[in-house]
Amino acid sequence: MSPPAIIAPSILSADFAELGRACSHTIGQGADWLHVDIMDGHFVPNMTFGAPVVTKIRSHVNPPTEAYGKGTFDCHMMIAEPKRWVQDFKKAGCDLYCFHYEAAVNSTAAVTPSGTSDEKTSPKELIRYIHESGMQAGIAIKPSTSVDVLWEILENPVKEEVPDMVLIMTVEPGFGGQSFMASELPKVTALRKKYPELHIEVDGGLSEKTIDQAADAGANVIVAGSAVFGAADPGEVILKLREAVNARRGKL
Ligand SMILES: O=C(CO)[C@H](O)[C@H](O)COP(=O)(O)O
Ligand SMILES: [Fe+2]
Repeated sequence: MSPPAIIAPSILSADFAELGRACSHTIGQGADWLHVDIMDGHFVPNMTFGAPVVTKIRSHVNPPTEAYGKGTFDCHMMIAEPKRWVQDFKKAGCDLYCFHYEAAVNSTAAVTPSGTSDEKTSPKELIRYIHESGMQAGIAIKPSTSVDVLWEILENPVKEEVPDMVLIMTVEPGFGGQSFMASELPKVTALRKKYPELHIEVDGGLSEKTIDQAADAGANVIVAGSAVFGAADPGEVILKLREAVNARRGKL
């Protein structure tokens, strides 16, 4: 049976001037995790915030008491240099560090303002490094990336180098409020067929209108930004998303 539903509101759609309170409020309304979108203006054409802000919001939300527990900070790293920020985000209170496959394989060792550079790292080395730093590791793919790049990574017999979660983007990364791309769901179906117990996250355009398709495909970690933060009753939306996923467990 696939793992139970995990609802992870994307705080990209929260009021940034009230971020700490918005985060604790959302957890109080029934969210399991918080999905924290980190954008650097290079990997994606938009910027959000970095580790100092994550440190601040962590002080408003109790850390999880177990792996994947309530209050998990699921940091979606839409950044060109994923290895460089691992230690900073661990210190800031990130629990699950989810990097993009495309960034890891294309990391260009760019010179940074501090003069350091990101080493070119294979996805499996980066996963090991994230685990050694004490976080869960996730790997994300954009719509233009084939799911086939993931098989070798998931089939690795070395446990420390295998991701705890795969994130299938159902929009082009960079902005909230975009339309759901159902064309990405065959990736989820293929992953669920081979890995019944894997955490499979979908991100982008999820709402009460699109959740049934994502749940049928086998996604269990549901990111929803505008659908939750734009709702009159966010708690009700969280509940409906969770029920839709859990109703399909065991039928997949
Ligand atoms: O990673 C993201 C964008 O790159 C966001 O997590 C995602 O778009 C969530 O927002 P919404 O639910 O409004 O689509
Ligand atoms: Fe995201």
